[in-house]
Amino acid sequence: MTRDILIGIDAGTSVIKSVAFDLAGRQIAFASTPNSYETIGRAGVVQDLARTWADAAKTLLELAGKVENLASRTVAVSVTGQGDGTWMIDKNGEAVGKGWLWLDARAGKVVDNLRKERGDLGRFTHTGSGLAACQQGSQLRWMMNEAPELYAGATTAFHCKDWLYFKLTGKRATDPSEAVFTFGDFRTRSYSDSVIDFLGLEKLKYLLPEIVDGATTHHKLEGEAARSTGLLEGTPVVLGYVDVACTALGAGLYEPGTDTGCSIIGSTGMHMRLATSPDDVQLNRDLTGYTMCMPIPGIYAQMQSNMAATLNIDWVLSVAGDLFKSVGIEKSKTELLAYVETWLADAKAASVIYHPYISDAGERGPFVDATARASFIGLSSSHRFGDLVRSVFDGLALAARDCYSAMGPLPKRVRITGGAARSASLRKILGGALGASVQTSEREEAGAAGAAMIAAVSLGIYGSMADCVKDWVTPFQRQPEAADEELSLIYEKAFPAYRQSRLALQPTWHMLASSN
Ligand SMILES: Nc1ncnc2c1ncn2[C@@H]1O[C@H](COP(=O)(O)OP(=O)(O)OP(=O)(O)O)[C@@H](O)[C@H]1O
Ligand SMILES: OC[C@@H](O)[C@@H](O)CO
Repeated sequence: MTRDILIGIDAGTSVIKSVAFDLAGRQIAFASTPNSYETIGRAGVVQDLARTWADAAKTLLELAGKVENLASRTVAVSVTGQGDGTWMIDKNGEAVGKGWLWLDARAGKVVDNLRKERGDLGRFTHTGSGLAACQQGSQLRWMMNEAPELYAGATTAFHCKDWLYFKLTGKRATDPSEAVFTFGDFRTRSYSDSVIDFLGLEKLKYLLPEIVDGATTHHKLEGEAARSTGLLEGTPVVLGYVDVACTALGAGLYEPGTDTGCSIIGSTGMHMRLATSPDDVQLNRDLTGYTMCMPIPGIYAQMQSNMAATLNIDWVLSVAGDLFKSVGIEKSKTELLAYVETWLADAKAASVIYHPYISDAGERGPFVDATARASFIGLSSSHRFGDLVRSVFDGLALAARDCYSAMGPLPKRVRITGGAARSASLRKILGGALGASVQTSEREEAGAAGAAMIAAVSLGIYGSMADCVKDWVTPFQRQPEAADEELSLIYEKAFPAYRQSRLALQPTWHMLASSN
């Protein structure tokens, strides 16, 4: 049997999926299952480890039902997943408690305090990444201060994809992107003792697994995992990089020599620029954002993330949904989404300013403030619901501009993915707010594709990532949509008001947080 398939697993926050590709990058089949997680009190967000593995295995089994002879045709499986968070296991490989997600906000205060310390600048110089409550370093520090019993018995702390890699191969490892932006130095691509010391985690260093670079190394699928997934024992398994790095690859961030940004407008907003050497990484004065090693020598993705992106759209839709419900009309989210274009039709651009900080975890980019909250500014009696919806879309686009502005000049072209990239209105508004052309891809599963691309290079199917991109990315790009000049002028004028008001509101958020 010819081996002619690569499988990418993407264990996301909303969906867990397995995708089969042929060796030239065409998607052959797809299997998915919704993800679920639980909240604890106001700030905790956790997920069951065993269930996550069972769900991932189930999608692989389902994939086998869709592709003839999948097991014997599979060259390799590569795994990526939601980033940040803390997923711990004991010496027998059993889960210790539940996995903390990137949405968990319990470490907010710890982060506030660490960010005030002088040493944070040194930490930032190494990691290139701002501290936020999402991250494993902040979360472990919180546990150390507040509830050390949570890691009693733990021998390894993983991120989501590392846990799945462990279940597939038995190997305890993490990848260069997450290891380095949390605990390391982006120049050396390894752990940094001074970063770990600054976080106060010297005593927990034993929890950090070996860094394994999937771009050059793989391990073999174990017998038990083979039985639960239907794949063949010994199949090469590749540890992908964190989901956003894989999505960046699959969506087309890696095109050196062009002025191309990449934005994911999914649950979270991620805005990225390519850095083609360590010296090309632009560290900002607010000590925020991420610097992520890419699976290409010397290459980095710089990112600024606004915590909540489509979650703001969902919120404004839920306001409408609740109103309908109160008069006895049930509307699903999909049904409500279908009204969006109608609501937007009569609304004017930037007539109300909306700050999209709807998450209970506040904001993480381009500024970090766990108390940040959303607001509408400039309402008058003539504004209607459509204006609120429009301002939410405007707010997402201005937040993207805020993020890109913290990483140098705005890019000329932005490649976008994520749920909201499906909206023609959102694309137009975003292009206007960035003064950039917007390009989408026919590829629906950029994250799983990016993971599979790492495997394609790791297993020598391509000599370099640049060659892989020529087959896996370029042919799938749609025509760029040029920025609307009139809109660009409107947003150019509105952006200073957006920024100035979010700066002015900061003391108000703090007051609200302390009185609640
Ligand atoms: N046509 C649309 N217009 C506006 N918003 C949309 C549209 N389609 C999807 N969205 C937004 O995208 C959200 C999620 O879509 P989807 O589940 O495809 O997201 P995703 O980006 O894959 O998610 P995640 O980032 O959580 O992995 C929806 O809840 C909605 O807010
Ligand atoms: O904090 C990391 C997170 O935003 C992504 O990896 C979502 O999946």
